[in-house]
Amino acid sequence: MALSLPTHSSRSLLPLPPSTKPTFPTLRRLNHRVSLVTASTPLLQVNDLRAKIVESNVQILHGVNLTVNQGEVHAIMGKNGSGKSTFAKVLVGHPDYEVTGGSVVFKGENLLEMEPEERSLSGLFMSFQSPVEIPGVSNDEFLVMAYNARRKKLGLPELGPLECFSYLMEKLQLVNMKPDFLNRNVNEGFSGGERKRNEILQLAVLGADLAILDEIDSGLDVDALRDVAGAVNRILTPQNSLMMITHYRRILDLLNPTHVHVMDKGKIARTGDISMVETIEAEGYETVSAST
Ligand SMILES: Nc1ncnc2c1ncn2[C@@H]1O[C@H](COP(=O)(O)OP(=O)(O)OP(=O)(O)O)[C@@H](O)[C@H]1O
Repeated sequence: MALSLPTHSSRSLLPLPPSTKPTFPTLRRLNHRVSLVTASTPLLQVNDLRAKIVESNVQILHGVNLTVNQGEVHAIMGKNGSGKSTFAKVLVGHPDYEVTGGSVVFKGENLLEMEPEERSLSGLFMSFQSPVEIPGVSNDEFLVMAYNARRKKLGLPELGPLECFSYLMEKLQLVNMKPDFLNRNVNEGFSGGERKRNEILQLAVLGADLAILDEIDSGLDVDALRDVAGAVNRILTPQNSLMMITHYRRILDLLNPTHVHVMDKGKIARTGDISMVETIEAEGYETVSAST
């Protein structure tokens, strides 16, 4: 296999000793050392978040409240057009939206004051509903650049080509992907399912304190869904958290959410546990949203 890993001004090309091997939990521990979050403070605290579409001035989020603690798995469900993806995109700083009110604190810091890149480097990851192609940039180049940027933010030396190779191979195995994915341009020519799997590879490589997965289950066949859910479960630790947007129960059964929220008209209308999904499936969203 020919990996086209970029060259780096890395301080060392030798493999790191086992104690400093760049695993996801190592990143997390260091990340926590530089953040203000403690086990008793929420990882993410959203209060009365309001946002509009920049181009049209149409208000989409009408006061979202949500608290995510370390180790929790939150599912966000809701009717089409209720604002789920907008909420996720506002959290990562998508330029299509402008925050018009409320606050978001992530790891003890004001998330809304951070540039999108800073949000990502500080441990917020989002997989988009329709992952984009990046023509001319190979997957391995992209992953290595992004991973080294995160290491730099954490005060760690960049990884050289050999270290990157073994790190990426380890993560490929974790998500059950073939190595030739690395040499292809990011998402170019990927099937819908391959794109989703590639998003999980990015998550595995970069790590995150909070991963937001927007309909990661859509378009996956049953085996791919099980694979992707298995990979997400292997990535999750008691310290990191997941927020997933979905319409379907099958991924919830595989990822066991601690909280299920129903979004309606740009607000969280109801919060419960997995048992609420049965009501939603039997009676639709009207009953659940109306009984708040
Ligand atoms: N960039 C945008 N330009 C125009 N309209 C937008 C934009 N972003 C969101 N909207 C509109 O805001 C509303 C909420 O959209 P959003 O994608 O957040 O809904 P959703 O709950 O994720 O829906 P679905 O379940 O169908 O994915 C929709 O009416 C959508 O058309």
